[in-house]
Amino acid sequence: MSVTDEVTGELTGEHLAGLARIRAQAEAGPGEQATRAQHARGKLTARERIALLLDPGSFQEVEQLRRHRASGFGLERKRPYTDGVITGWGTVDGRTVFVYAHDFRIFGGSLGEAHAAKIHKIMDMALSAGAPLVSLNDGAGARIQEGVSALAGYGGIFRRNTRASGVIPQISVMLGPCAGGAAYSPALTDFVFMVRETAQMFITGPDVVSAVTGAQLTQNALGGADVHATTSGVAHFVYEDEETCLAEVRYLLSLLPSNNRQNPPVHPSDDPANRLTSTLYDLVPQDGNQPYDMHKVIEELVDDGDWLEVHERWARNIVCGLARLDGQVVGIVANQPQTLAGVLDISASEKAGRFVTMCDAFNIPIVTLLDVPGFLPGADQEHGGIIRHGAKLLYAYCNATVPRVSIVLRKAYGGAYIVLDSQSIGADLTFAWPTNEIAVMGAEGAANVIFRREIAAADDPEAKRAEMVKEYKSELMHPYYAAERGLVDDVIDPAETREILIRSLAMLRTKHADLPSRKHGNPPQ
Ligand SMILES: CCC(=O)SCCNC(=O)CCNC(=O)[C@H](O)C(C)(C)COP(=O)(O)OP(=O)(O)OC[C@H]1O[C@@H](n2cnc3c(N)ncnc32)[C@H](O)[C@@H]1OP(=O)(O)O
Repeated sequence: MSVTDEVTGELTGEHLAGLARIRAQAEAGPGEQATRAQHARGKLTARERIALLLDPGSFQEVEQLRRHRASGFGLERKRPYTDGVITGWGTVDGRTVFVYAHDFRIFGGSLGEAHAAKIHKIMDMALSAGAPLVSLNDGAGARIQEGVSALAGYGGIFRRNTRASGVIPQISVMLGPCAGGAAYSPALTDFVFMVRETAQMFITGPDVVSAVTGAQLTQNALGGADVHATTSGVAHFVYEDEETCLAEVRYLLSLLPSNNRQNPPVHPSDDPANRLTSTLYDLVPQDGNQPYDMHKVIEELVDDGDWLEVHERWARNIVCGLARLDGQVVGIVANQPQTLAGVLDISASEKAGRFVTMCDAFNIPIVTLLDVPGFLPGADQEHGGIIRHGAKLLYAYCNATVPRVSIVLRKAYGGAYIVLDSQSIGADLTFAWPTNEIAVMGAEGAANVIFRREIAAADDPEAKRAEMVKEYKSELMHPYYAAERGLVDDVIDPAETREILIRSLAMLRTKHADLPSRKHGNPPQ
């Protein structure tokens, strides 16, 4: 019996039975054997993934019965329902979320014309409803048999990703080998999650790489989760298995607004707003050269010590994450003194710049914790474009209109001080701990430059150098120099840091700031 036979005539039990048969066929997909093969690869099916992502029973599928109309290469004899992508919406913690999930069992999850049209529709629905879009990616890129139609399909996705950027959160979850367009679209979204071992992203797969360059690489060596989490910076989050990964996607969604016209959800906490953070006295050593773990400082400051670190394993000299202060979501940017002394370099600038832009787009106030010796010197950095990349971070902060509060914990030198949300680039409130040093450079370096002649002419150059360093420190390297000039708003007791942050952000909640009218800026790329 054909589909048409099932649905013509007056509604009878036969019709409903026919519909149920078609639904069952569409939901089963290509069958048990294909499902077993998917599981044998260590992967869940698209429907199993959607069930883990969304609140139970909330998924409403769209275009389940769509099939391709392509021909050639035997396609006309293989026209499965869904065309290899499951699309629809549901809820996460009761809030609407749109989703599409590749079904790798059908044409390797590759994208043809019908498959693309389904994704276009769901993206348009998400944008018009003002709700986040989550893609569960497990697809081989453009469907080779559909040629340019498949390529055009990807063009439509990229255009929609870009149009939706900064309007609704877009989250890409990589759960299988994702090639070509299946890797490009995620790069245009706000966050990329990957599962170790089973997920890969590459523009061209190992076979093409081998044919063109001769290099023999496994899929994971070319574009596995570890590569993208540590080296390329493409992946923001990596998890061991799909269950944990999808649970963390739900956590991220709980920290984001549904769209750029809303604020992130508030989750009141029992952690007192005026809790003293006295452990910071011991966590942060007085000696500016002593390393410590900035993660511990963040955990001490935020509600219940809970936060979600973004790009945890890439550019570890800077830490970015989302947390709550008195129930309100904040984005935190902080130097990490235990990695490269917390210096700013190319990767750190790119990482923090993108994070600041994301926070600004989604109405997330930014807290910056500074302990920075400066920019990393060296030919590698200069030739790699540190000027251009550092400018991305500067541009992101200068452009951000959300509430911005910065605190200098220990030291902040030179251009890195300016870039990391100094008052002069628009921080709303800036504070400093009593022990800190804000200056053009460290005292030793400064003395060597400005007292070079005196040191060289002295009978005991080392003693003279020590004397000059001491003089420079006592004249300039204390927070009161900046406070007297109004360049920090106050010098604060570290134990009061949480309370002051919460008071400041509460005051800034009604902040309104506009940028000059323009089509868009021309940010450094
Ligand atoms: C926007 C421009 C673009 O997207 S260009 C990118 C075009 N895509 C590619 O070059 C990727 C080609 N495919 C691959 O490299 C591999 O299939 C990858 C994705 C690495 C997966 O490998 P593996 O896990 O071993 O699976 P497999 O090769 O057995 O494939 C499973 C079934 O899917 C099919 N498949 C794969 N790729 C495509 C494709 N692009 N178009 C159409 N079908 C594709 C395979 O033929 C295979 O099918 P079957 O199960 O044997 O019927």
